Amino acid sequence: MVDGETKKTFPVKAWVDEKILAEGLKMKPELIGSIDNGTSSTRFLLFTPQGKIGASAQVEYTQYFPSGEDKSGWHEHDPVEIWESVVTCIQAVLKELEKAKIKDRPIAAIGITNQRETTIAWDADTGVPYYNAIVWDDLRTTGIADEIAQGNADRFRGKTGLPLASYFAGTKVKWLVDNVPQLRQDLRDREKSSSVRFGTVDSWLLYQLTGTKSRAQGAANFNGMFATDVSNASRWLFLDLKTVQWDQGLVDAICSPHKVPLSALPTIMPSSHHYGVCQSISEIQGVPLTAILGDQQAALFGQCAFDAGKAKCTYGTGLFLMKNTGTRQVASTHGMLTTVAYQIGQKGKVYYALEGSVSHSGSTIQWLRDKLNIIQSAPESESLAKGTQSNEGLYLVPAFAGLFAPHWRSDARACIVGMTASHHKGHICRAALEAACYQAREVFEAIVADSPFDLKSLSVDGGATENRLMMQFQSDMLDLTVIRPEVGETTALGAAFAAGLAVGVWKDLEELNKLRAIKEKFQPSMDARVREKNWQGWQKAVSRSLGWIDSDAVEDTTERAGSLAEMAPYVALTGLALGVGFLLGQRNK
Ligand SMILES: Nc1ncnc2c1ncn2[C@@H]1O[C@H](COP(=O)(O)OP(=O)(O)O)[C@@H](O)[C@H]1O
Ligand SMILES: O=P(O)(O)OC[C@H](O)CO
Repeated sequence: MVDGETKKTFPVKAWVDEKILAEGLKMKPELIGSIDNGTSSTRFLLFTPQGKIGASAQVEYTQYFPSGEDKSGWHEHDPVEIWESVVTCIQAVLKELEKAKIKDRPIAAIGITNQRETTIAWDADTGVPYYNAIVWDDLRTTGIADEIAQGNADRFRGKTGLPLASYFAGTKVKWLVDNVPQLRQDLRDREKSSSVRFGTVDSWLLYQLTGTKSRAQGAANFNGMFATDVSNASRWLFLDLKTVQWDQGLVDAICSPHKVPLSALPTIMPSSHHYGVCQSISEIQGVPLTAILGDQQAALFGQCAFDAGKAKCTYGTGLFLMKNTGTRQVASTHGMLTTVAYQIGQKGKVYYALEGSVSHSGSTIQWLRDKLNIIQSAPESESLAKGTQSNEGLYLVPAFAGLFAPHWRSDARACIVGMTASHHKGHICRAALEAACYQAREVFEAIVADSPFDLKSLSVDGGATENRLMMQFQSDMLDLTVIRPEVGETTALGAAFAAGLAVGVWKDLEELNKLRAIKEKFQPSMDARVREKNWQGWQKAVSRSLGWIDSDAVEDTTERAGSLAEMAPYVALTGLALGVGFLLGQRNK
């Protein structure tokens, strides 16, 4: 589908826990499904009414990194492959149910949770995408964001809660219309324009799941529903956070000179809501789809952080620390995003959150595995790091796609600094794991500065929290207790919670709170002086990564960085990029 890249085939990992299923179904004969499309893989899980995982399937899909210097930092997914990965996982789980002799497929409802901001354009007449999905961390729209910013990246922050950055879906819409002739032509055609659809992955999957016709290739459906939820809608730069509706003025300002009608954007619904029923996969035909949540908001929900003051940090491909601010929108002056957390039902209030988004966390470990080949698997990063006493002065700043929050510096690039001849791959692994923890501390401090709270512990989740060395270091660097929940698949659990609420599997949030169980706690044990020394070292390392890309290579970056200077603690440091620059925007699995 893309120059120099071919579709890969990945094994499906599926399992069933017959004991958990039997126990769960004895108490209540209902299961709740969760479709979780992350950046690296897709999962389908079935939860029991006790909030435990009864069955699961997971499959990776191809990461496309188009080649060529002019495409540096591009990252795409094939929307049809994403859809196929969902079908594969659902069918694999249902086979597992059959093996466990569970009859009648007692699935009460299904929720969808997704990588946010990743943008797809498709033709509703055919169900066929105009172009590949542009992934959230793709850098191609940096110039577009800078141009719209006109030297003020916070131009739309008051209305949208977001800075102008390539990260958000709106800039990707503009790029698609600029660069895909058929899409541009269809938008201009009075009759045809009503068939153009822009959506994040949730909308694409909803459309596919509720579509009634199958195309010849068996992958694309059409006539499906076209909707999204409030949490995903808040990631476009098109949403007015107050009204929680699309704002044509914002769409026009970002897509100019093109005209993108609001009919090309999905209808915004509550997160927990009766969206429709599954049509296109025979095994789950008729099952209601009753939740959509962006994956980070789903993790917040799955951690039962329902109220103002509750927070969580998810360590997946990226890293996202989010604090629920209740029904109040808190404006950030420290590089955080103001975003919608969730809405339960039409009558439910809209909850907001402050979020610190970091582009590389688990993906740095993937890079060690796939590009440096110094580990065979992600867990090996822990055993190798354990072979070292400390980082011994070595730091890795994973600015592969610039630095997201709190810096928002597209001119930064990854570097390893402080190397001596005695360092070995164990130190590099340690530095990669520690980098996620330092970045979590950066965004934690920024959130506290925006919205002070007395947090005694931080709830964590995501694939990389399996790494105990990393979680201990996180606790040490934050000087806080770090808590891992019993159900590690917190994102999927959050979507299942929201779906189950809509069909009465669970009565209310209080009932969900009772299901929460803790697996492990990490207590801080680092000497305060060592903590401070590490922190100083990290800040120095970050200063080395800044300004690596020359201003003529990233349009207007200097101006934009200047306007963001107050928000970022390190921007005052000079951009003496003395470190080793890794111009690697890539991160194959
Ligand atoms: N033991 C581990 N140590 C460090 N990183 C890990 C470990 N296990 C998984 N990871 C990382 O976690 C990420 C996968 O987490 P996941 O929550 O599934 O991500 P996503 O939802 O973004 O697809 C991968 O980037 C992987 O490198
Ligand atoms: O795939 P994840 O879990 O790293 O999440 C991606 C985020 O939703 C991007 O905003």
